[in-house]
Amino acid sequence: MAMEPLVAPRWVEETDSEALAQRLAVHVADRLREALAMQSGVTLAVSGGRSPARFFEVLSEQELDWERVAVLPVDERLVVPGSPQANEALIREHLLRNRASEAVFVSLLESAPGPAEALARVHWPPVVAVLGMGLDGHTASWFPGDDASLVAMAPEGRPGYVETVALEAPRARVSLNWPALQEVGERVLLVQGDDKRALLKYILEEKPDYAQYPVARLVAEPLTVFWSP
Ligand SMILES: O=C(O)[C@H](O)[C@@H](O)[C@H](O)[C@H](O)COP(=O)(O)O
Repeated sequence: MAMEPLVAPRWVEETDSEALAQRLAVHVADRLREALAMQSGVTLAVSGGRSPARFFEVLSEQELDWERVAVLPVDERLVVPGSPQANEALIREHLLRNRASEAVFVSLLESAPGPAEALARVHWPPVVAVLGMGLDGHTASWFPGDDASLVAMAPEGRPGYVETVALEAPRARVSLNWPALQEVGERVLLVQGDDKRALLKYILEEKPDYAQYPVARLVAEPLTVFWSP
């Protein structure tokens, strides 16, 4: 598979994870506020994982018109609604609190709207999408060695969610596809630790195929990386 040339990401660095969470929360709140000044409602797309919990908490305290903000999962584990394994559980616990308890959450697990209807229920495209990355190079719920993830990462296709298969349980996932993420105002990758920085450096320098390292899909396009040790 041919790779496009890589563009260098915008790199934002802090000395520790708390400072990084604060900096990203202010950045995202600013972007949402700017968009709210021009449109009646805005959408924020967020992934799961361990990294965003503190960022979510700081963001939840930011002063903005949360009633006009929709929060949409970038990806979800297909588990029963209410399961603690869901990304939704993390978002509800850490983000939909404090001031952000006024935000509208769009669940991909409940029958409505669900993945098929979700995009039509929000102001599309999202202003920002905050994504994470695993040390195997996965991002969103795009996984190396998974054919469904290849479909999700393909440049053609309608923006929407695609069911993918993770390497670890819970294996059934759903993820925004690349045509959807490409429409997002700003793609942010939140990463911590020297091992993840080394992986990003490898991807920037060696330009591996995104089938092998799905995050290469994001790195090849405008991207803001928020990193701390
Ligand atoms: O559902 C998920 O787990 C994610 O959306 C996934 O893509 C995550 O962002 C990375 O695995 C990073 O996770 P950590 O922050 O836990 O390293």
